[in-house]
Order: sequence, then structure tokens, then C-alpha cells
Amino acid sequence: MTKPILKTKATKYNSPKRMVELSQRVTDKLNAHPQVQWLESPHAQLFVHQNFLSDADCALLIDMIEADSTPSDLYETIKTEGFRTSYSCNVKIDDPDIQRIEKSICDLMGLDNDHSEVLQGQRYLVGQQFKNHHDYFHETEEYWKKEETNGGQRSWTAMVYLNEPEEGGATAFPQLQYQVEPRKGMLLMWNNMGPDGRPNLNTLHAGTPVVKGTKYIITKWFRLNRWHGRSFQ
Ligand SMILES: O=C(O)CCC(=O)C(=O)O
Ligand SMILES: [Fe+2]
Repeated sequence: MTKPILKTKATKYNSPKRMVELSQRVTDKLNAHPQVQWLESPHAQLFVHQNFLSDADCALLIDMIEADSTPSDLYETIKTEGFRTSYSCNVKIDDPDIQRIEKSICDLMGLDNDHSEVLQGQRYLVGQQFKNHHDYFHETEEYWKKEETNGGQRSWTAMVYLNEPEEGGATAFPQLQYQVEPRKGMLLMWNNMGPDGRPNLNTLHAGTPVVKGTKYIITKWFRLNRWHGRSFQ
């Protein structure tokens, strides 16, 4: 007997219709929240929540990033060849503080933690930056085959500024001619998809170079489907 051919349903993992539903659900929730502010743009959906994290939470996250960062600095800098010169680390997912912070982001946005990648901490020293990029996956790239079946496309990005560098380090959205200045404890969220449920080119953004001081952030990327990398951490 010949084996049946397994049909992979590509649409299951990258459904613009499901993305549109997800966008609607999240934007409805954020629009209804009294402390969430919509950053008006006809070209992309961006929201902020001032003072989302307390000073104590910002401090403990900075400590975690610092504790983790020492041995890997040089390696990270060489590896990224100028494109992303910040140091980044996956925070410890079984830490109760991390779980509480992750939950607070998920609750605010109405998204499931199982659909997000592990929270990332980032530190930028003077001169470090993350050049223009999209957070969504480019579906023509080789890596997409793997990502497609492991969580699929990145839907929303959530980022919290843990401090305020003395100069530089804004998050710039060149297509929107807009930049977000770091504010301690502020949560910035945006939809990486457009109104058609497909990647929105206008979400191009950069972490601009830090001119003076140090910048610390955490980032959380949500996926359309369940992400399985969490169980391997
Ligand atoms: O550092 C920033 O302001 C942006 C970071 C970013 O784009 C990312 O982590 O994907
Ligand atoms: Fe990004």
C-alpha cells in the first residue's frame, strides 16, 4: 500500500482573514482602554500606554539584562555586523516576575502568551542601534519555511522602554515620518499587518543610535498561531 501524501495547508498558517480578525480584536480592546493612546496614523496601527511598568519592574528587568549581558557583548556585536549592534537576551521565562509582566502585556492586548515568542531584553550602548527593518517575516526568505509552521507570521509587537537614554535611542518609523522618544515604563504596541491582513510595509522602523547614556527595552513579538519555541528554552 502506498503512503498517502500529506497535504500541508499553507493557508492555515498565514491566513489574512484570521489576521484581519485578530487586528480587529486587539484594536477594539486597546481603543476601549482608558490609558491607551492611539498614535494617529492612517498608515499603521500604533498605540502607547504611559507608565505601563513601574519603576521597580523597570529596574529589575534592567538588572536581568545586565546580569545576562556581560559575556556575550563582543560576540553579539560581531555577529550582527552593524545592523543590530545592541545586545539582546532572552529573559528567564520561569521567573515569576517575568511571568507576571508577560501576563500583564497579554491581558492588556487580549493576546495569548502561547502565541508569543520569549520576551527579549535589549541594551544599547552609545553608538549602538537597530537599523531599519520590519518585525514581520518576509515570506520569500528561506527562514519562512520553518517559521510558517512554528507560529506563523508575527502579528503584533509590544515594546517597553525601561529607561530614558540621555540622548538618542528613539524608535523611528520613517514611512510614517514619526518617531517615538523613549519614556521610562512606556509600552509601545503596533500591528505589523495592514488592513488586508498582510504585512504592512509602513511598519518599517529602527532603534536609532544612542548618542549619550544607555537604552534598555524589552520586546515581545506575537504570532498568528501557537509558537513552540517556548518549550525548548
Ligand atoms: O530599539 C528600538 O527602539 C526598536 C527595537 C526593535 O525594533 C525590535 O526589537 O524589533
Ligand atoms: Fe523591530
